[in-house]
Amino acid sequence: MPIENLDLLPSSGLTITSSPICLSGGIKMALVELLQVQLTPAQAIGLSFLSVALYILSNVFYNLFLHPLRHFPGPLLNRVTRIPYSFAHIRGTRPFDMLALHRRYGPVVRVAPNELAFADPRAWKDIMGHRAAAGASTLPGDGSEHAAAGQGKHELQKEMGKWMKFYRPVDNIPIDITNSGREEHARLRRALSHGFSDRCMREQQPLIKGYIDLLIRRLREHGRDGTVPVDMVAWYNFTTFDVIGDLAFGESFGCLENSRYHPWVKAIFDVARAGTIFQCLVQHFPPLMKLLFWMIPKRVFKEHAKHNAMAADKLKRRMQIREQRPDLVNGLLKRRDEWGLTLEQLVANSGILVICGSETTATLLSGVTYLLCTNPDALRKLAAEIRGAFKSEDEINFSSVSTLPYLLACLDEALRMYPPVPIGLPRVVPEGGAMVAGHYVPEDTVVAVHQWAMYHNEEHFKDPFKFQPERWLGDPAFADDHKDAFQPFHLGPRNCLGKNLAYIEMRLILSRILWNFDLRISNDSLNWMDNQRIFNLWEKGKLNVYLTPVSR
Ligand code: HEM
Repeated sequence: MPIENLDLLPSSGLTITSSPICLSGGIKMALVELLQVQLTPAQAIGLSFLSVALYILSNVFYNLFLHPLRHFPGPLLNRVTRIPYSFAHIRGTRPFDMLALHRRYGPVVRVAPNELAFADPRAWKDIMGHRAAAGASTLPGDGSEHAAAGQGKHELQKEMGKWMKFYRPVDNIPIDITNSGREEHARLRRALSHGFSDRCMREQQPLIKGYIDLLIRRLREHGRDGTVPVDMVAWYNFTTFDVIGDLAFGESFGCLENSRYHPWVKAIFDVARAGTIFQCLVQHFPPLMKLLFWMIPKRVFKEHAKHNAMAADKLKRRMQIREQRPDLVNGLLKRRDEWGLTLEQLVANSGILVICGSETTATLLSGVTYLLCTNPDALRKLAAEIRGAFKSEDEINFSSVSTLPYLLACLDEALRMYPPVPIGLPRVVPEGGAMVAGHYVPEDTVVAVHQWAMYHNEEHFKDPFKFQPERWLGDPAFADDHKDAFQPFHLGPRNCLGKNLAYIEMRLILSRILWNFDLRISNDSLNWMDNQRIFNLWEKGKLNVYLTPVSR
């Protein structure tokens, strides 16, 4: 096959000129001369392989020796290609792998050619915060001169944006508060914040209490006086989905009523695992995305459309309600006309409220239940605190549960050991670069703090694998813990909007359960927390617990 010049190379799969290292003119000329010959098919194939190898080698060389992140430590393979990091995500082991990497390479690890992971408490503020000026956490002589040099020219105060290849890997994911750009996010957040205000939450109290009453009734029925174990993961999910469903769509999913998952809820769990694959493919092999879409059976899309239609119907019914309802979408509905919000946008935002506000809270409740059952001293102490604080069950309400210190310490310790958002949520360094935990990081670098890895790091927490609520109660044994490393709800402009609601729900539900029942874990759940995988969400098995009604 005659090859006349290098312009043909891209079409034959060769992309030498687009590689990070452009070939010098001399080499290029030599290659042109070399290629002025008739090639046999075998030679053409050989040449193609050679070109691909050259491309790969040039990338490897660039990533290792010329890339702006070349000075940061990390495993050789991760510094060369994103494949091992993506693979860990698809395998569901990324948070655990991250702990091993931080132990080996220190608080900053280059986990992919263009990505850094931080296990330094200062990184929280620098990455997630209302953008601290470059050098906010800077140490003398640590490279801050890079930032200082750029400070005049660039706007170093800019917030770090979310990395959209992670948050919105495919275009047909609707835009909502979690994946919107800066301006739209600010508008949505302002409108939604109202529903999370103290006043609104007080007004939501009867609605939330109604679902917890139903939960307790159902647990009594299904637990049969402590003779039959019940799967607490499912019951916590039923409760939190029903509560948030009502607050976000105006009606519950009926999970508690029917003692089973609603199909819409089940679909959320089904897509979580697929989500990791999409995220990795779009980050690494965009063409494969098309192939993947093509392989998805038609019925999956039909099912998806059915769920969307059902959510839209729910919301339409909510919109018919004339009187003010103290729920989470009220703020958005009020601004609907002013901002020209479509029904699709409203459904997307209600949907994301359900996802953010249900699985997370249910995960933590499952985690704390397991940790208490496997730490009998802590369970006894907490049960004593709750049962000693009230004369009757009616006294358990929003404000009374907020006065129980051991309850809060148990929840915080569970958030540390079993954070509902265990993975690092990636941000992108803005134009001009930024200082992160004392390091100058160039623009366009992807940066993240991985919660599970941070909280299990001995550098920050003593005995990180032990459940020790006392560490949150001023016990001197834990005086050296770095409490500022602990940010389960993140911080800054995109932190969790539902933090207060989450604490209220978790306190109320756990108090009511321990008021009513003595807990004993079933033998088949003794290792429940071990060997779980994480596909964006924790993939939890059944947590079977015997619930014996407390005799008074
Ligand atoms: C233990 C329970 C919870 C945990 C650990 C948690 C954690 C988080 C985290 C880490 C984020 C930041 C996500 C990001 O950076 O992309 C977040 C965002 C958010 N959470 Fe929660 N969350 C919990 C419960 C709730 C509840 C009950 C709600 C109520 C609906 C809620 C609503 C939201 C919303 C709306 C956002 C997006 C905020 C924004 O982008 O401005 N969360 N949550």
